[in-house]
Amino acid sequence: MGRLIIVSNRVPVPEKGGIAPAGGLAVALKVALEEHGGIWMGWSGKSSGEHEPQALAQLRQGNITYALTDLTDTDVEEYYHGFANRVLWPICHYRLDLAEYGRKEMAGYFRVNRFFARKLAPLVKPDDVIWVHDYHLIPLAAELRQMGLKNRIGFFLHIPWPPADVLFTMPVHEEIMRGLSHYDVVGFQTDHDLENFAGCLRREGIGDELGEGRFSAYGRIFKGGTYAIGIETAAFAEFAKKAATNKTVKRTRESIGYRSLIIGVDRLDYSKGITQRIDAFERFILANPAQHGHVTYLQITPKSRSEVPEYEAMQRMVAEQAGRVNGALGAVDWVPIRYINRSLGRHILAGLYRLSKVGLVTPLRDGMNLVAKEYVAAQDPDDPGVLLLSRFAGAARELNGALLVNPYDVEGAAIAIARALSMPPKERKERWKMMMDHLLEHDVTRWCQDFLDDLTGRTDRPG
Ligand SMILES: O=P(O)(O)OC[C@H]1O[C@H](O[C@H]2O[C@H](CO)[C@@H](O)[C@H](O)[C@H]2O)[C@H](O)[C@@H](O)[C@@H]1O
Ligand SMILES: O=c1ccn([C@@H]2O[C@H](COP(=O)(O)OP(=O)(O)O)[C@@H](O)[C@H]2O)c(=O)[nH]1
Repeated sequence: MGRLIIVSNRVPVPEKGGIAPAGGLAVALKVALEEHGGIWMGWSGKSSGEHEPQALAQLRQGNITYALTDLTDTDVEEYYHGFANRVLWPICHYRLDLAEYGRKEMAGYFRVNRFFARKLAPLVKPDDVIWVHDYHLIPLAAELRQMGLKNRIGFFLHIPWPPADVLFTMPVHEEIMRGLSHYDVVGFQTDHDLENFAGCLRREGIGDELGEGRFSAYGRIFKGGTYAIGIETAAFAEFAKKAATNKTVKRTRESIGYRSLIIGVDRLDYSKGITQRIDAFERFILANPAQHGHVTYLQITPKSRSEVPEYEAMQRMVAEQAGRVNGALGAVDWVPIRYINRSLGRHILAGLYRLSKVGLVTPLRDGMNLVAKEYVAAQDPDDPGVLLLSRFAGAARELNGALLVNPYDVEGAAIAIARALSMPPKERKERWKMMMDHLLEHDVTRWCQDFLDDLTGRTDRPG
């Protein structure tokens, strides 16, 4: 294969000194880029006001070029906050009630994709392989094809793909489906997402399944496959072991004392089920008076997409809820919920996961959920904690050793918390080992390789 070109809305630009930002995806894709040489292109995260953005800013690190573009205020509003995060995000997370359709935002989304294509096309050589990531950039391949590019182009969706009845409530679903048909490989996180996608093709006679993971639609043939994203399991387990000496982790351990720690780590997003989770924790404490003063629930929740009204409302709601529960249940020497609104470094997170007897990962819907995988990788093999995992997270298709919960069933989740806290060591170890073995084999490097093998035709993996 020629060079690899990655395109994603956000680009993990290396910090000073060439150090890649922490994060499995950044690490795995950087390794693939280094191997083949290549370009990682995307939005700089900055606005150029109302002026047309200048030429791409290019930063070269070894044989990788990071190419970044600013967007205008209008672009950011219509493409990112508007269509990507107020239409595609809620629809793909089954929240029809939260989708806000505006003609301006839809037009802005397609316009920014055309703009990305115009910026990218001059950099592409005929044998380059292009890998596009996530819902912000679905129409990119169609735009590149329109400009005459014949390269292999793959697409990976990090979030869920909904069933036809949900997708078709979106006015431009036809353009979105047509956009996907211009890729050579369309990758999803789970078999459920792929089934939903096939169902969407069938429903309106848009396309057919040809067998062996191949689909035909809109006069094109492409592969649809599942590629569950992993983490850098072995490295993460190492950070967690070493993190015992980290100052923040040590102070947390001291402040928790004899209490059992329960941890939740999520962007402040309505898809993560944070309010239902706090309800479940409250229900658990009320139903188990012996646990009063003996459990601390640490919820780390960095703010996210705060310019989008639904996210802003959520920030107020969760803060009020945590305050109410602490006020109602706490004692002078016990705060039941420690609610943190800041982002923590992954080394610290790794240490905190390891201190926690229970990892609460209860999204209402999630493409994968890497926190679930990180929690498992961080555990002490001799005394592992228990993962409580929503059946609606992509990770639930793989992590058979977790206690699966329905996050909408608050009482059921409260009972599961009690079960996790009293689980015998033998059962904890068996469950953990099953999950860890899987995560070691299916790590992020394997995910990257599997996708690129299919995209470049190096293997003929069945879908
Ligand atoms: O870029 P933001 O708008 O600040 O949002 C952060 C990222 O959120 C989403 O993450 C998803 O990808 C994870 C890795 O595959 C997956 O585990 C998780 O379930 C998804 O929600 C989004 O898809 C990314 O594009 C965003 O950058
Ligand atoms: O304070 C924080 C909270 C989260 N994360 C990281 O953010 C990612 C969240 O990924 P996930 O798939 O769970 O959810 P997403 O936010 O992508 O929807 C994980 O790697 C976390 O370790 C982090 O570095 N600091």
